Amino acid sequence: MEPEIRAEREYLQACRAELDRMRKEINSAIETGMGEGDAVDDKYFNHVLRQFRTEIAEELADIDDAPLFFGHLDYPPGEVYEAARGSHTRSPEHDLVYLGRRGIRDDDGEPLVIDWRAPLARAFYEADHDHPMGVRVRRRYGFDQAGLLSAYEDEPLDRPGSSANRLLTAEIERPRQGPMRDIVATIQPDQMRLVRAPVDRTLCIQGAPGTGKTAVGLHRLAYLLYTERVRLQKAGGVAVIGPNRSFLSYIAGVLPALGEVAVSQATIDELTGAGLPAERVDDPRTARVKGDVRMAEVVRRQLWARIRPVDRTLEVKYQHRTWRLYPEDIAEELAEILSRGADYSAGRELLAQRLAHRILREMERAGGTSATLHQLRRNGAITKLVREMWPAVEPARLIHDLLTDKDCLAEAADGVLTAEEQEVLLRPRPRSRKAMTWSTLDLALLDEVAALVERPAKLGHVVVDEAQDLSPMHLRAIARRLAGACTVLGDVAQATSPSAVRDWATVLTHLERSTGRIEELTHGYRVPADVLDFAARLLPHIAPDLRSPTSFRHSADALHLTETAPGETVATAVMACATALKQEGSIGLLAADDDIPELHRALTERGLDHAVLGTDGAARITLAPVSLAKGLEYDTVLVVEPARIVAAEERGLQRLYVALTRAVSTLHVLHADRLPEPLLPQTAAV
Ligand SMILES: Nc1ncnc2c1ncn2[C@@H]1O[C@H](COP(=O)(O)OP(=O)(O)OP(=O)(O)O)[C@@H](O)[C@H]1O
Repeated sequence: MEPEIRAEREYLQACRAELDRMRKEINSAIETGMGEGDAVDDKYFNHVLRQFRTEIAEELADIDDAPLFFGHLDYPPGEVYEAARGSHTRSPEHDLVYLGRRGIRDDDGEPLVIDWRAPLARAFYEADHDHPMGVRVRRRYGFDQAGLLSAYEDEPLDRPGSSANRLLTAEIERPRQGPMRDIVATIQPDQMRLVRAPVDRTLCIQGAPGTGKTAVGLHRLAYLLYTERVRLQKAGGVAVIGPNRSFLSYIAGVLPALGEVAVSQATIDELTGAGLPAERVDDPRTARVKGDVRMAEVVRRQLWARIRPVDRTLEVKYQHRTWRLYPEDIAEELAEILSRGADYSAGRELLAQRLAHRILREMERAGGTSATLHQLRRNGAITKLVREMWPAVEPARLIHDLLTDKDCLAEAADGVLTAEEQEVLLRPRPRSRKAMTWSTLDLALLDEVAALVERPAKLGHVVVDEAQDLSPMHLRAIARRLAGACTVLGDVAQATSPSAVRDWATVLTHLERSTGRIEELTHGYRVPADVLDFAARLLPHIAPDLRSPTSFRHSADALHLTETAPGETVATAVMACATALKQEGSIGLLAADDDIPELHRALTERGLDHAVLGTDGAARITLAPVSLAKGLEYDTVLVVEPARIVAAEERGLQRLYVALTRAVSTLHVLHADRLPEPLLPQTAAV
């Protein structure tokens, strides 16, 4: 074995031993309660200390499989450390800075590995021949299948020479299997600039498929937690919002691998739906109206219309006397509260409070009383009157009435929606309210009501992925939870939802972050160039303003178009899956949602183990309905009958663009039906 490799492996061993020591120390401090005080006053301090230690223990867990460092920077001696110690990193020849997913220190607090997010790590990502940033050599390590350090590659930065990128290319081009992994070892400068943007800057990142938007968003969260952890936690923590559960489970491992365990992940429907599932699909006309921002006004009116003045006298009995408030007094209190613009539930509470206060004043004026405001606030007559005037609201009931009761909708939407728009919103009343099914846009309406009743909890920073599909009403649901900035990721060419906002400036306006920056990533790391060029034939039809993306990957033989005899496509697809199994990597079989059952049967009959996306289970072959495929990738992708994918929905070409851009190594397009027109002109040339 090359002595240099041996030395690096030994250093890796030493780092692992120190990591074990750090883990043992923290676990024993938790067990013994080291440093905790006994006094009652110490309770809070002890709690915080324990919480802090538990977090560190969690961060240090779970990294046994990942290499502890992925590269180092070689500086002249004395450039980084104050004095040479004769150690591996500080010697008379050089100062070495090792970079890893987490920082590791030895017993004396000496840094052995620097966290990739630390200021010292910047040069690893940004230094080049023109700006070496004091670095003489950048080294990258390669690891074999078993995770053993097996190679390294040096890139001298202090003198002209070719820039080495064999290991970098190998890492980017490695076949994919399983869920998404972190990219700390290979983040590119244009991506890193976005990862490290200041915490209070809202970013909206437009990027072609595979340009690393999701990766950038997740690494940005990890970076922000490193630099601003306390501030973000105090502001409510951080969250990732994605389109569906399949996507969230695909990305679920990335942040924990970077030591970040306290990040919540939710689908947009989980955020808005309070546990109700989105089982219904709105037709495009309905969706366009329901997702429109004017619905916020309709819902607001519908809610506040429930508040009605009463034309009766309030009579409060207290210690054998009756105290009265007349309708005009009550109306005065109501008007005062309404003019303050309080939340619905706060206003309700305030009404009870003010009525009680007024009665109390009457009592005092009549010669004093032993009654208290608190007692009167709970008086049965006051509570009953408030319930009548300012009824408690159940969002699901309110939206149920709005969408199924013509008069109710007409009253709330008068002057806001046209008669035709109201018409498309209405649907037949279900047998019972419980039988009502909800669409993703219905859930956004529910959230709008819930937020008018009571403001939702805030979040310190939110990453919103696949944001090109969100309607204004969805964006409002996110906006009202934002305590700080957010990172919005998406690609307008992949927008399939009829209610989506079509441009990023408007997205930022709905998020109430109109000063946010719109950035673009154009360099693709997933899809081979030939495949990307093929898919880009759709761009003039789906997003004419977007530039065609370029690809980092130029693998030969990446694109296969196969025309089958009518009725033979399914069998051909199954055969292609069996062939693909002979090679490394994951396989995604993508088809129109309606075609999934037939493919499932055919794969089962052939005895090919597979998982159906959207249900539990994992296998090398994933059978994926195209409606769930956004954001995912497979090493080999088979797209079955593009024309059927296009025909299945209004924005079918966009859906097809998503399907064609999931492949990392190879794309097979299988069809008996004629290919959709926009894909045709160059077909012969492929
Ligand atoms: N700098 C990088 N080094 C290595 N791999 C990278 C890099 N950037 C992106 N990738 C990889 O490229 C693939 C695509 O990245 P990602 O899913 O983040 O792209 P995306 O822009 O969100 O794509 P889509 O629009 O399809 O959702 C992932 O496997 C990711 O790990």
